[in-house]
Amino acid sequence: MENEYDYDVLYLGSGHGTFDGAIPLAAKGFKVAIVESGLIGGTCPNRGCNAKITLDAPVPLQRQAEDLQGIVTAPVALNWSETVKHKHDVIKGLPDFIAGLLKNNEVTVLHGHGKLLNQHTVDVNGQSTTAAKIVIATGLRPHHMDIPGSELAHDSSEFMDLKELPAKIAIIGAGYISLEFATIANAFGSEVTILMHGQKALRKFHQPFVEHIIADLEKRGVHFVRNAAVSRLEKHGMGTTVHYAGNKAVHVDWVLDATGRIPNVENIGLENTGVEYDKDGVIVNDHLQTTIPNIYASGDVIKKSQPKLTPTAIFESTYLMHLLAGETSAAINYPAIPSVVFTSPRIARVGVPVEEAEKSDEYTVVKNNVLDNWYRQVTRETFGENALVFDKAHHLVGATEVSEHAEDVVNSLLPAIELKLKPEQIERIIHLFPTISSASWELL
Ligand SMILES: Cc1cc2nc3c(=O)[nH]c(=O)nc-3n(C[C@H](O)[C@H](O)[C@H](O)COP(=O)(O)OP(=O)(O)OC[C@H]3O[C@@H](n4cnc5c(N)ncnc54)[C@H](O)[C@@H]3O)c2cc1C
Ligand SMILES: NC(=O)c1ccc[n+]([C@@H]2O[C@H](COP(=O)([O-])OP(=O)(O)OC[C@H]3O[C@@H](n4cnc5c(N)ncnc54)[C@H](O)[C@@H]3O)[C@@H](O)[C@H]2O)c1
Repeated sequence: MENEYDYDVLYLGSGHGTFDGAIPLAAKGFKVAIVESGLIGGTCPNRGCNAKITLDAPVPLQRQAEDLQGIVTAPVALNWSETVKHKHDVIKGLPDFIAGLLKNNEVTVLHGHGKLLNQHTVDVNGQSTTAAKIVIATGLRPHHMDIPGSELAHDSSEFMDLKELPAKIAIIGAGYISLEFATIANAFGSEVTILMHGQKALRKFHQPFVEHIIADLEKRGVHFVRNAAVSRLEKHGMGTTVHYAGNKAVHVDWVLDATGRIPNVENIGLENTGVEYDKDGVIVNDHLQTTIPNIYASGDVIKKSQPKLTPTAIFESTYLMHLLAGETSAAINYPAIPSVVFTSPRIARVGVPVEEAEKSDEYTVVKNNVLDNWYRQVTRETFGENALVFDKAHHLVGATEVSEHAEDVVNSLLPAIELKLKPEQIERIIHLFPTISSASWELL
């Protein structure tokens, strides 16, 4: 690459949108720098996926013990403060671990807030650094509601660091974070009220399955309020009053604002370069190139239709590694990207949505009650449905499931979708038995 600059490639941000690609790029001999204003590794390891799944881990155990009541003595008691400590123990080493990988591959890490001064220069703590190519990978931050008293609400990071679980929690919004954290808080004994913007939760998921999750959480004591336009928050003793739907109100100890996440596009100097962006993120072409040719974007900060998830960010940073190393000039070609909501039961999906398939002559939708499979009786699963979408040639093109094993089922079906396996190829795949994978492939 050009050598008139300090670095060949400089990344703004150190999350999965960066390090999965930056490390192999540096290993190929490119001079790489990363600017990071917070913890190395970004959201996923420190305050996202890894942190969340550790807090969630005891919940499916509790559910399984319920299902196996009599064989196992239920209820299984969950201890919040021990779980938060355990979460801290298992994630605290991740920034140093990732920093070690960066160091071993001679990636320079510049700690501080990075701001573009022009298309090749970034300011970090008053020092200018130049690079031939720049990758914007600054991620998302929590959206804060613009209503009186909104400063009384908290975000997902604060939830995951709570030393004690509040007795009553209100959650505003009904997306991923709302339903996952409601599941956790409810299992650990909190009384949870979810204030929904409209009628629907998890809009991108198959609604009958979402309604099952809602009904199950309601049975467990979670209150769902639909069309609850939240108008203001007010201090009330040690807690907070949430005013909604005109003259209604709920008094709680703690409020979680789970109304979405917005891209970090402000105050990073995009206006000094002409890189175009809007409220959904940085605008890129099919090579992840911004409107300025030597500046690229990766991960959640991109405006895109693909789900803003870690596997997407990893795929993009890996693609950019090949592109910037000159190993490809092809456009990015996203595979089928799965997504899962870690409620209990889980809801997972990939590929052509059921609603779209049902409206088209191109597809056949096959619905299954997964409890018909013998293996689900072993742990006495009480509920599970899936819907598989096939094209005219009987290739699997979509799948969604609600069950305790939904994420494993969807994971196991991915090769059939991505590689467009034909029935005779599917026959050649032998799975370990008895397992969820073998149970789910029986349905193809
Ligand atoms: C609570 C929660 C749970 C989640 N759970 C899952 C899950 O289970 N599965 C899943 O796939 N995804 C999950 N996600 C989403 C996942 O975390 C993101 O998709 C992923 O982290 C995106 O990576 P990224 O590199 O694009 O951004 P990030 O990881 O957010 O990294 C961006 C980095 O840029 C830094 N930065 C920003 N501006 C600057 C600047 N000007 N200068 C220097 N540094 C800067 C930030 O400090 C940050 O470290 C979850 C997210 C949250 C919030
Ligand atoms: N399991 C996972 O993979 C996982 C888990 C957590 C987060 N994430 C990622 O983080 C992102 C952010 O999650 P999230 O749950 O914050 O966002 P989201 O977009 O999933 O949900 C936001 C919710 O807030 C509601 N809302 C918006 N404005 C509102 C308002 N003014 N009043 C009331 N409700 C309002 C929306 O209708 C929606 O229900 C996700 O899209 C996903 O990319 C992924």
